[in-house]
Amino acid sequence: MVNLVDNGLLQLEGEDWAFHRRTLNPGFLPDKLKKMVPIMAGCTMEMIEKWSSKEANEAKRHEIDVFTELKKLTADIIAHTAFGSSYAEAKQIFELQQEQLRLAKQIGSKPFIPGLRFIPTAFHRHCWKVEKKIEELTFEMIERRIHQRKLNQKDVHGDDLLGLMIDAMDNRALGLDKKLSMGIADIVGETKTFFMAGHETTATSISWTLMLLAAYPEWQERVRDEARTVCDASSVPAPGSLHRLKLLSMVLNESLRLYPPGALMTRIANKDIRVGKTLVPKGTVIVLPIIAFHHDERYWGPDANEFRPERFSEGASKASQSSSAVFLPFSTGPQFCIGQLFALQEAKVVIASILLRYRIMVSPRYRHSPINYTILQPQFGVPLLFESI
Ligand code: HEM
Repeated sequence: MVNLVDNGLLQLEGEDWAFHRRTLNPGFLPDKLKKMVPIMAGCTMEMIEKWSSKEANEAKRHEIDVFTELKKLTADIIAHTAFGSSYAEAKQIFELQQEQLRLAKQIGSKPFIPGLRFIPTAFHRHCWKVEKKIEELTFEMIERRIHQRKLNQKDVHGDDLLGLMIDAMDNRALGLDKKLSMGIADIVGETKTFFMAGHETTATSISWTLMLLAAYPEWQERVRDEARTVCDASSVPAPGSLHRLKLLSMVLNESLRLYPPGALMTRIANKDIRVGKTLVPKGTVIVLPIIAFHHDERYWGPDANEFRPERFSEGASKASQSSSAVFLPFSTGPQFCIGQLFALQEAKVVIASILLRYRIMVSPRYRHSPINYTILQPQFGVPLLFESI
């Protein structure tokens, strides 16, 4: 009824998955990511400038629901970085996907009646219309990019993710194996996947981290001092300096441990396996409770539920008392998150830029209520109080 991620990495398997992953991997190499830092910082500064123009009319301390703001920011960043010159079209598509997410939540809250989804009720017609519009807009975005390449007489369609995918479409045009090429449906699928996988996850994770920094002012001061030392005079993190934000990395890891956006992961047994004395037959859906691993006292000690970023002082692999395999915010194995470095880089740019300008406090209106709507989200947002420095 509402196709959120079909034909994309999150759904594909086998050869199709491997081909998509190989095609998209170059978009996430460290050199590529470095070039995205100024774009990430530019989008963040636009958001902060909007906040400060509002500020002039308000009291010294003002409240912002950072979860709402960061969802807009991370969508903006993905549109600019993954879709480059086509960002305006991508943003339009993302807005429709936001609507699809809303519709999917509505469907999820209703009882399941077999066959109902084929009946053309007003609600279902609306769902179909949104789906069709997304396909049309993606098609137009691809056509325009192909046209641009012809005008500029270049060999490739641009070095962003969209460009990489359109280049992979050419394989089909050249008559190569269908498995080694992408079609329109694949690009629609990946566009949706990157929006779904790469925007709310990061917005959620940055929101939880800001909430923790607001709740632990001594850590906030330490992270701000570090950002002051590392960032350039314009108070924006520079591409080569992010690895020096060590305290911020520790705080981010601790936040991902306490509130992993991907709290549960599923896998399907591809053959009969034995776990201890239990036989798990082929085809069984296995749910991995990442959040339970992250809070287990056997791995993290008696303070497992406390915010203690210092446990990451020697890096993520040495943080647990017993095993590095129990810290899994980005999963593990071949299907681990392709956007891991992108997400961590983005989080550092956004958080450092905010802390260099504002002192943040938890608003009395904040209600701590994490809920797992596919992603572990703050149910009532994250209202924080902002005070200019
Ligand atoms: C803090 C932010 C993020 C977290 C916690 C996160 C977490 C995850 C996890 C746990 C998975 C594995 C899911 C599974 O195996 O079932 C995953 C996969 C994926 N993530 Fe992320 N992610 C984040 C940000 C991003 C970003 C920014 C992007 C893209 C720019 C992205 C794109 C993807 C894609 C495409 C996959 C599927 C990979 C594959 O199957 O090959 N993620 N992510």
